[in-house]
Amino acid sequence: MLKKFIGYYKPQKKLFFADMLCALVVAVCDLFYPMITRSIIQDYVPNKNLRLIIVWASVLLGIYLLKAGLNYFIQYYGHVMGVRIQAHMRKDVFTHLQKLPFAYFDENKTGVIMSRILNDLMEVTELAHHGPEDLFISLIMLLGSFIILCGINVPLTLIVFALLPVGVFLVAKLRTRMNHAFRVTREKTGEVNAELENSISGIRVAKAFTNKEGEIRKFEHRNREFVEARSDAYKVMGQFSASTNFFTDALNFTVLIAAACFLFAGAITVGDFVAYLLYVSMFLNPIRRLLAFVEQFQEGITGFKRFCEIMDQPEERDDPGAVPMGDEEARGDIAFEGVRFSYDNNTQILRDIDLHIGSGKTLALVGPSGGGKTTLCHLLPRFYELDDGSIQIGGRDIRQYTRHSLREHIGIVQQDIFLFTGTIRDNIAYGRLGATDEEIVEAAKRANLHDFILSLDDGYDTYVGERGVRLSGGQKQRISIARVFLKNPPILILDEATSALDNATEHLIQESLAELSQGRTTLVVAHRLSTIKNADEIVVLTPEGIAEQGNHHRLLEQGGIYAELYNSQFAE
Ligand SMILES: Nc1ncnc2c1ncn2[C@@H]1O[C@H](COP(=O)(O)OP(=O)(O)OP(=O)(O)O)[C@@H](O)[C@H]1O
Repeated sequence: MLKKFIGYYKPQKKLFFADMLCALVVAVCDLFYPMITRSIIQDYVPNKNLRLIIVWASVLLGIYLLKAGLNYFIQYYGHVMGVRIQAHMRKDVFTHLQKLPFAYFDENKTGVIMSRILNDLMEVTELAHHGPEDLFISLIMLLGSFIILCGINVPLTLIVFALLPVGVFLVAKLRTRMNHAFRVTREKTGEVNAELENSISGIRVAKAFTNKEGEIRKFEHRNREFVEARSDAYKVMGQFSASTNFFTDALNFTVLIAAACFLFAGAITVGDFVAYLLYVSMFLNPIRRLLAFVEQFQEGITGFKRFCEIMDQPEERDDPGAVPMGDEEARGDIAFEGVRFSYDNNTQILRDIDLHIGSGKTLALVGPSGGGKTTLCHLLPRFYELDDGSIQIGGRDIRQYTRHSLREHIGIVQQDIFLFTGTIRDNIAYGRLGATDEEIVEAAKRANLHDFILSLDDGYDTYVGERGVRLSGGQKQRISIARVFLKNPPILILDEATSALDNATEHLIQESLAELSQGRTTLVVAHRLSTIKNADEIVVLTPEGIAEQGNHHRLLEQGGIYAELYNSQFAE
């Protein structure tokens, strides 16, 4: 894991080394002050050497000016380096998310994923920036002080430094507890974010059901859990902070007493005594910094572990030897053979499904809700993997094609229409990025959307609102159909494509879809059976499997489930 973390510094090598160099010079600059003070007290004042006092005071001033410039560099460029590392990690995690299978998003809440990308990475980059610098400055100062103090008096220095292992022991003891506490707070932050995301996305439903109080209660519950988790973490932090502060005070105290004894015994001079106290009070600073680093390390490394958890999720990979699907193959027959599928390796949703859709033909799936129609459609573009059996397109198992090329040849109008925040034009163009305006207009015309768009003040540049809230269900559906017209794939999946349209529009859309389906292999899911009467094959799918299969007339003659469904809808 540490190797992965360090890997993110590579592109920032120059900034990192410049930052470290500045930190080194700052640390060395700090070491000068007690030495200069010592010389002034011990040598220049007793000898009344005003000239050297002025010289060294000027040197000190110069050192401070240099330090100010270097501190500016460390602060500014150090943070720039941190934010670049953060952007790099975000890009990696976002790219990886794009490659994760549907199942990952079924199992993980959006808010939790967002929290990992936003909050956790913030902590990680704080560590990435301050961590090495704090560690470096502190170690240089401790080592420098040790060497200089040994130069003044070795036994006294050894007494002072003998206390350091006590500090290390203290830190080590509280480390595991802090680690655990920070992990819990990260998780709770994710939960609060998830609750927030869920509530705001569903605010219209909450208002419609007058469930404002319920939503507030749910949120408060999560918020309380968050406060409790944070409080636990702060408790450990408080203990950590109090004990480490006590340790530094004790160190100060010991040095004062020990140095005073050495002074009485004549082992050191007054100048040495002052220099000692100054160095010790100065190296308390790196000790504090090191202790703060431990806190920051805990927070940052917990965030990085959570980042790695996402990065370690197996992405959708093509099978070895997978080849791009060609246009000819995409126009071939589709066959489902002995397909079995469950979402959780437990409840079988699809059992031994055998289906054949001739090239350019339309197969319609009907049946009771929850029978697995949508699931079956999702298996064709490999949104989920089969438990058993195979699906072939153009005589080849779909696993032998690259996923990208497979999905490129399939157009889907889904049950849940998702529009991206942006304009109508952007949303239609999503069907084929880079399409020309003429092509977009043509697609809109074929989806019976063009006249409606022109009636809007901003036409194709009309803003659809978040997830398309400013449009009606039918309008959204027609945009999603226009997208598929634009994509123009040889294979179509139409899942309830016409359910949200009024009768007149539905009729027009049916004509457009019929035209689009011409020469394309189409899988349609429809509840309104009037829309699929002309399908080449109709399959009645139930939780027990395929119950009936045939064309409209044959199924009506059979007088089974289909006939019953059709007659009841016809009666309506
Ligand atoms: N992502 C998922 N994770 C787990 N179970 C799921 C998931 N999606 C659907 N299911 C379950 O699979 C079964 C089949 O659902 P599916 O949506 O395929 O049915 P359907 O025939 O299309 O229903 P409808 O006609 O109501 O749209 C249902 O029991 C559903 O609860």
